[in-house]
Amino acid sequence: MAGIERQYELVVIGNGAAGDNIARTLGRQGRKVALVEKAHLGGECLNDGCVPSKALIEIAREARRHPISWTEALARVHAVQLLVRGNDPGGGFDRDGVDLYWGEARFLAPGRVAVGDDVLVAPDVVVATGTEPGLPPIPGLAEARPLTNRTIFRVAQLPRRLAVIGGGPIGLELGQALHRLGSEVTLFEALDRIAATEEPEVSLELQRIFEAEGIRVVTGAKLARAERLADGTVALETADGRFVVDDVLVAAGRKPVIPAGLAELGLARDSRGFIAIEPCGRTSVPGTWAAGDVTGKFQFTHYAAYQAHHIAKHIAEGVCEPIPDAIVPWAIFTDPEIGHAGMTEAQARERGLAVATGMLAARELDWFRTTGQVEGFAKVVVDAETGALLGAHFLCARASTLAGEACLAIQHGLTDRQVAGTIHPYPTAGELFRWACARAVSGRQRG
Ligand SMILES: Cc1cc2nc3c(=O)[nH]c(=O)nc-3n(C[C@H](O)[C@H](O)[C@H](O)COP(=O)(O)OP(=O)(O)OC[C@H]3O[C@@H](n4cnc5c(N)ncnc54)[C@H](O)[C@@H]3O)c2cc1C
Ligand SMILES: NC(=O)c1ccc[n+]([C@@H]2O[C@H](COP(=O)([O-])OP(=O)(O)OC[C@H]3O[C@@H](n4cnc5c(N)ncnc54)[C@H](O)[C@@H]3O)[C@@H](O)[C@H]2O)c1
Repeated sequence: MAGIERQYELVVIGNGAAGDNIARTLGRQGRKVALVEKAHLGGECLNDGCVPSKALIEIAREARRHPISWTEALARVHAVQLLVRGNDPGGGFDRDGVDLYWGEARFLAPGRVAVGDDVLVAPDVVVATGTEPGLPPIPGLAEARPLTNRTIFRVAQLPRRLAVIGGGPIGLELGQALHRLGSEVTLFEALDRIAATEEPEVSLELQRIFEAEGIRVVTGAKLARAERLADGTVALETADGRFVVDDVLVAAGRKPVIPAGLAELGLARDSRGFIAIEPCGRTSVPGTWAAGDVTGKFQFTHYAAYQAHHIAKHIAEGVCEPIPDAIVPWAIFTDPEIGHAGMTEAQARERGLAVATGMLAARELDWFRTTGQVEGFAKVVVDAETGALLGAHFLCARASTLAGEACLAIQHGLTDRQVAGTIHPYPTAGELFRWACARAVSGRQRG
């Protein structure tokens, strides 16, 4: 059907961290901008990701001191989402000069996007459509209707016995939180360690902590088959035997969401199916950019926003410059947390660098002792000759905040000696970074 044609300077598809940033930036500059969203404002992070998961983690921490029912936990999670969402159902887009269209965008041609009966026409279109949970190819798994991050915050009952497939950020964060709220959790990770993006010491210590808490961790897991049985339970066949659980939560990676019609326009994709972009953010389709998780780079809200900030600038100025390289830190909000900035020791060695490290246990410092959060450690990775910081890795309370400080130091070329010589307030978690750097300095002096 021929739709009503509407002319814009920019059309943005998707209102996650990436699309929101680009649409508002250009709208506030007075450009004529349309934003299309098919499901909800705020994307995965606000609706099914960061916000509900971090709220649940806090509630689960509290549940260790006094029991909290699943119903109460969910009500509190949803209240937090409301608070973060704010009370403007239109997301304040009119104030930012952005026309919001509800519906699923599909491409008719480069620069022509249909949504319902409308056809939006613009010289620049940004695809910021994010990802959805991927299902690993385990026979019977899809038919067993497993839970994902899209459904777990809505189930009426907490599964008594829960299998979590995947020992990455989602499986670790939700697995521990759901265990603390009362599920008997078995976590299956296909690789030989959980948190495989981290230092091996972090993976091993976190597994020890999980197991001490009562979470069963199966690494090197080979899930051969899943079946939802007549009584509603799920049977999982593995190399280690058969597990029967009440439900399964899949947290085994994401797959990109590509708008209809775009593949037919010759969209280039990478080997995993994510949209391939030039260093400036442009796709292979004329006038079409892509930003955020759908580009398959770092799948974090803060990275989506960083990428979006630069792409908005490129569109505004009509340029195609590389998005500057930056250290991308991250945190995994287990208890204790994981904080990650820069290279791991193995990555630094793979680059042929001469590497020294400094390690310090949290229990050696007063802030961790006085707050009773003595588990974990910091490990810094430095250039053996110059002491330049290459990476910093934390498994401890406040690791998420420590990763930010470490990122600042690495990005701006500081050395272990400079960090060690910087006064930090006493007693704080921040001292862990300082004194781990001091350990690296003395290690290098000893040779
Ligand atoms: C459980 C979980 C916990 C997480 N925790 C963290 C965390 O603590 N910290 C962190 O940094 N990151 C976290 N993340 C990752 C974070 O959510 C993503 O990196 C972020 O949401 C990416 O933003 P985006 O804009 O690229 O895409 P998304 O947030 O996925 O937004 C894409 C939007 O596009 C819309 N859309 C898709 N197709 C169309 C179409 N054809 N037409 C119209 N609209 C469309 C979707 O409805 C969606 O609203 C978490 C993710 C999950 C799943
Ligand atoms: N704190 C945070 O910032 C945060 C929290 C949650 C999610 N996220 C983002 O969301 C993305 C997706 O998270 P995720 O945890 O789903 O994915 P992931 O890809 O990071 O981890 C998935 C894990 O599942 C394992 N796996 C895959 N197939 C398996 C199988 N058949 N059996 C057992 N294990 C299997 C993989 O080996 C991997 O360790 C992350 O990469 C991250 O960027 C971030």
